Amino acid sequence: MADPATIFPAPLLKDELDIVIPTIRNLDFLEMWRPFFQPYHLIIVQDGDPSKTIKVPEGFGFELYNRNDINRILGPKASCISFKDSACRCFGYMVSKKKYIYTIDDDCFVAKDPSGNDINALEHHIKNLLSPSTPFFFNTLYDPYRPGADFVRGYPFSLREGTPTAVSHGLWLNIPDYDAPTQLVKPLERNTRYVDAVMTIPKGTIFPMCGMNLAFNRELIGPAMYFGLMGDGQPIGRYDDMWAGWCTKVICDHLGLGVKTGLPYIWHSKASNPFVNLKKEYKGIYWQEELIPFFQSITLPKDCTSVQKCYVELAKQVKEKLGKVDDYFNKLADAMVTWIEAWDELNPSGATKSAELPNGASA
Ligand SMILES: O=c1ccn([C@@H]2O[C@H](COP(=O)(O)OP(=O)(O)O[C@H]3O[C@@H](CO)[C@H](O)[C@H]3O)[C@@H](O)[C@H]2O)c(=O)[nH]1
Ligand SMILES: [Mn+2]
Repeated sequence: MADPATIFPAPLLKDELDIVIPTIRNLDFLEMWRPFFQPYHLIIVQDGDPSKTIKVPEGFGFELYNRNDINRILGPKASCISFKDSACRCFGYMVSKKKYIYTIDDDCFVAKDPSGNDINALEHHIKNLLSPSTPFFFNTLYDPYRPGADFVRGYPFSLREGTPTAVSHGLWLNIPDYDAPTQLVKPLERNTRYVDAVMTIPKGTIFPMCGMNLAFNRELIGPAMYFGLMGDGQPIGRYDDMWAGWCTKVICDHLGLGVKTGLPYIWHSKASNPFVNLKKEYKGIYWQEELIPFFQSITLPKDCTSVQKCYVELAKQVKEKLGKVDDYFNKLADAMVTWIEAWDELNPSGATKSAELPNGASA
């Protein structure tokens, strides 16, 4: 009689990964994900009114944090965690004790691939994270580590070992992640294009990271995944994941870590209200014309050998160079430092193994 474990191998990284969900509603969406998510531990970050009860379907192991919990755990440092914005999800990254994180929005469902099969997005993200990245030289046949693919002629053998993958950025069928102006002019546009590819975003290139369907190696890059000051009391919203993505990418480039984008897809079911979104994101739409050149010109000193050191240095440069764009960036720079202080308080250096990084740096 075959060993059941060989017929049904344990889900990949079952005890090394937390699923972080920011939410303002009951989590019925989990029913569709049950086959893929049930073996994993959930960290639910309840935004908005803490007195509201969030219903979680039976059979899921989870911990739930509302605003009262965040204030109790972080004390005055809770000021760095946004309120009334999906940016609150980064509190889940901070309290997790696992090596990997997958974060998903509660209006994202299981998509089907062109053959009509359900896509286990979590499993694909894990495979993306467990295989190397190629940030230093672009492979035109996309992911060379994927079965049935390889490095193409002319690809240097000295670079074929690749580099550790820190981030896996998934995409979305149905409602694409468009900004409000685009949503307003194209209200009926749906993404029906399934592109069967995963690629490493080259070193030196930043990208618009969406937090809807995102996985990362928390030990390699966790402290950089701060989703900023957004929502209640802030002049901007819906740039939480963008900010985290820009900071994360420049730090990954500095530390020789990889960021992948492409598969897996999820099915995004609800476009939030574009008029409401416009009010939240309009400042970001013109600020980003100055933010992008700032991130593209960032250089980090050689002695920034850990993510925390890189991040605090980044906060210093944000204050120096972006404080003149708007005073908001002075507050954001201070909040970035508070985030690192809170991270290190909840994750004393012994708690998470410092990862061996290609250039001898440590996360
Ligand atoms: O105040 C809030 C609002 C929402 N949430 C939770 O956050 C996610 C995303 O909410 P929603 O799906 O309404 O947001 P979108 O307009 O689709 O945009 C999301 O995608 C990214 C931007 O592209 C970013 O992640 C979001 O802005 C849901 O789980 C809500 O429950 C919240 O916690 N607080
Ligand atoms: Mn959504």
